[in-house]
Amino acid sequence: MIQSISILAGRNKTGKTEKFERLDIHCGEIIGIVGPTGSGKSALIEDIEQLAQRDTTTNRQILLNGRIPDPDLRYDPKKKLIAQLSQNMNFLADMSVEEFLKLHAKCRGKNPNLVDQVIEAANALTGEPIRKDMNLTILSGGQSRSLMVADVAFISDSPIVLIDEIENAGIKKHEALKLLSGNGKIILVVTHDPILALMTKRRIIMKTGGVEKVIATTEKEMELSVHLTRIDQELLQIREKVRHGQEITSSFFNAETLSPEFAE
Ligand SMILES: Nc1ncnc2c1ncn2[C@@H]1O[C@H](COP(=O)(O)OP(=O)(O)OP(=O)(O)O)[C@@H](O)[C@H]1O
Repeated sequence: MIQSISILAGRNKTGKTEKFERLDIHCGEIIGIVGPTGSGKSALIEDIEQLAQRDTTTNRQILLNGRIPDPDLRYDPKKKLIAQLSQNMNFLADMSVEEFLKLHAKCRGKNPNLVDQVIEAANALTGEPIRKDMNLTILSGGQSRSLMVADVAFISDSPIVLIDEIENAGIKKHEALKLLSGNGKIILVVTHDPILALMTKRRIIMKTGGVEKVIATTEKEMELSVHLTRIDQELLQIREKVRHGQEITSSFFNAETLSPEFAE
């Protein structure tokens, strides 16, 4: 049972020791990773993914439950505790959504009847419904991402989830994060998106390949995140309507989240 992961400081790109000693992240926590392009966000995620032991370019060390992890956890795919979701992931298998989910459930020792629940959860995250009989390869970016999120939540069931930028995927991010963070998982989310960044309790600020500081999210920032989520959901609905050739009706112009100058 994973209670915590700890990141022990390594070196930034200039070889300087990072500006923290040790960061403990506990189960049930969602933590953000922010910073400009090339600041080392993905490298930090990779260190966690590989359970780095001072053997990567950053020289960081990762502990599980305060201890050096068993080497099996690093190298045996069956024992992997960490699931990763990223923008660039796509399904390549030539099989239907149902076949894939059943097969995956079987591999993970889960009940194959979970399939309906997974598809239902995925459909709550995307505006374009996924059907069981669809081939995986025809899913859109938003459908693929939603299915991956639901799969990680119900089938992969890994205690640690690393998310590398899901913002542009056209899915309901807030709901996706809520779904994933159920059951006390540890979630690390790399993001340029203020909605996701401000939903987390703490965020790691990256600079020049190193951790610069860790900021606790304030109450005001959390309130802002809720407001931004409402705007985002309306934007998602408007985007779907425009994509499907529909007109934008007055209900959207009256929406309280939009600026007053657009209200009718
Ligand atoms: N501490 C470090 N020491 C040496 N090289 C590093 C370190 N951290 C990151 N790098 C290297 O710097 C490059 C950029 O890092 P990375 O891809 O992690 O940045 P990023 O913040 O994820 O960027 P983007 O937002 O563009 O995805 C990579 O080649 C990575 O291997």
